[in-house]
Amino acid sequence: SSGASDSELLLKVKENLENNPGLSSWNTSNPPCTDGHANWHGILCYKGKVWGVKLENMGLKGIIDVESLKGLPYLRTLSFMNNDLEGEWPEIHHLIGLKSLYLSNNKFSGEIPYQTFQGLQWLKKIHLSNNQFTGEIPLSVASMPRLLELRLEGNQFTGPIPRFHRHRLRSFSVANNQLHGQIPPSLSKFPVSSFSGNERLCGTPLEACKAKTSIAGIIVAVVVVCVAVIVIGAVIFILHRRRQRDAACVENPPSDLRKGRARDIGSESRKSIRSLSSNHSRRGGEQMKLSFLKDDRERFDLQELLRASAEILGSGCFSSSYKASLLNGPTIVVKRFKQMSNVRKEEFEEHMRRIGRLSHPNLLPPVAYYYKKEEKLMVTDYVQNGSLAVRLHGHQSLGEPSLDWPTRLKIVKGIAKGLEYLYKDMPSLIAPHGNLKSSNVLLTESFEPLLTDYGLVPVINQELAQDIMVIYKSPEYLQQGRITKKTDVWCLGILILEILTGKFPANFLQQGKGSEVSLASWVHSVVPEEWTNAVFDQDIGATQNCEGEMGKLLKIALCCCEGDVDKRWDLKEAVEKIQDVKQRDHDQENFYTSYASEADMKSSS
Ligand SMILES: Nc1ncnc2c1ncn2[C@@H]1O[C@H](COP(=O)(O)OP(=O)(O)OP(=O)(O)O)[C@@H](O)[C@H]1O
Repeated sequence: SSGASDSELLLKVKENLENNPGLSSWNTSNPPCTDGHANWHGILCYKGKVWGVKLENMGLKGIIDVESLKGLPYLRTLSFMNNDLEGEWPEIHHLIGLKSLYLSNNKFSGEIPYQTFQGLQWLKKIHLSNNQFTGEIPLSVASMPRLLELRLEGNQFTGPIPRFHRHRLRSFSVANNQLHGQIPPSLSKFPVSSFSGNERLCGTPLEACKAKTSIAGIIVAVVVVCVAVIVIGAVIFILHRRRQRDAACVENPPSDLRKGRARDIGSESRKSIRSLSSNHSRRGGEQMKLSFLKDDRERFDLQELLRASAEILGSGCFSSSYKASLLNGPTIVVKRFKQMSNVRKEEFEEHMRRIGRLSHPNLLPPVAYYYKKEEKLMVTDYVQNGSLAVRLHGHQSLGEPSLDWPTRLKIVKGIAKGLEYLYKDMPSLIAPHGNLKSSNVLLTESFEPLLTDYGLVPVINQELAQDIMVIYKSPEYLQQGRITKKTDVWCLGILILEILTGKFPANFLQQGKGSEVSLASWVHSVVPEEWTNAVFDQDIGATQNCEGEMGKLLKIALCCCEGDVDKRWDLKEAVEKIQDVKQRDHDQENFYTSYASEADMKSSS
């Protein structure tokens, strides 16, 4: 069944290759693979699946159609060695399962984007020799956990050789390029021939680097030190200012988690509710009407709400939430927004109506709202199992069992569906959610997730929004001061990492010394072999060989957290990938273990 679509994809690949008479066997009369046997030239099959495309020495021209290759889920090895392919670096980073890549002896040119290898955790062999690549050696190649072979000789690479930390390279060459600087000590065990032909490269195994101490050098050094001192001073000043500003509203684990869930009305909440009521009881009854958003709801007024027994659920930077049980009525939650003093009545109402019209099994819609210049409230139904944040981080103090893997996966899938719906129904918003985090995901009795606090970016006070909402913690905002349609995808990625690791993302932002420090960069720093022991939340409990699927979801999350927005998946792609993750499927389980190693054995033989 997958044969049909594999053929279609490969025929597209063929279409993009010129001078391809050698590919006459690529046609629709046979599928590319029948069991372990290949019907098409240059296709490597395993159990009926295409795991390799090996088109060498064929005089091929044209381009590699990565977009189509991306559709082959079992593709592990790609070779186009010894052809006449030209043009820019193919967008290999889409082929996340790739284990070996052979493009040597072609005419590829231009720079290789520095992050191109970042998500390619399984790559063991990269052969790019004898092309016309320019620019620096992409930095991401130096942090690939499994890399064994890297052949870059015979190009026009410039700049220094990146530092490889804890590498396992057994074959390495950068000979005959235009590299300069010192050879990193971790590579000095390779022979002279790995480095020769770069005039300005020095250090073992080549000649030692000369220390240049001319007067000009000293002057330059003094200037550099002065500039550094000024820059460091400025950075300390900015950080200090930022810390002062953040202190006003630090993102913390939800307050209900820190205190344990309040069962009774605390003094804080009593005071707040009383202030709420005194603010309003002065006014005529008519003004105290709640505006209901749906016709099918039983009405109640603010007075009734204020008389009900209430308990504070939690209080964040953005709102405080109270649970109230109406006499003979439903249990509801009143959310009191703190940072909306600038929004005008018509705007607020229009916006509430817009949000109120949305309806999806994974959204918690507002039931009613209340607008006064100095007070904005939103009423929703109370959701039985509380927030995901509490379930993930506070289950022990609540004496509740932790979430197992199937439940976590179900929650992730539900969140993705809710977000997809928001994107379809609020296309005019840049960030249709804007504040996606675990305390804004509530859980029903059957652990179906419900998103809340969505679509509020336009009505919140803009000067404070950047301290409060999750989109403004994204790399694109911190580095370039912008948010995009993909910013919610970054939030989704961080949320999935939180669900898989059990770690609270804000802790990383606070510890980090720069904008790049996040839960994602922490996960990136751990090699995949260690994921089971060091990354996945140990509270998930027995995983019954689901690590394969868990790893897959973790990689999806890392792709969502891609720092370069242009390369980050859009929401549609992220959702598709998430829905593809299977609940315990044996084929998938072995995907990266026995199957992949068998495939690799074949490729190395
Ligand atoms: N409808 C609801 N049903 C059950 N619990 C809720 C509901 N709405 C909110 N909560 C709980 O109330 C807590 C406080 O929510 P609230 O939205 O006021 O603040 P927050 O999400 O922690 O932070 P922020 O103010 O940044 O949104 C949440 O952690 C959640 O546990």
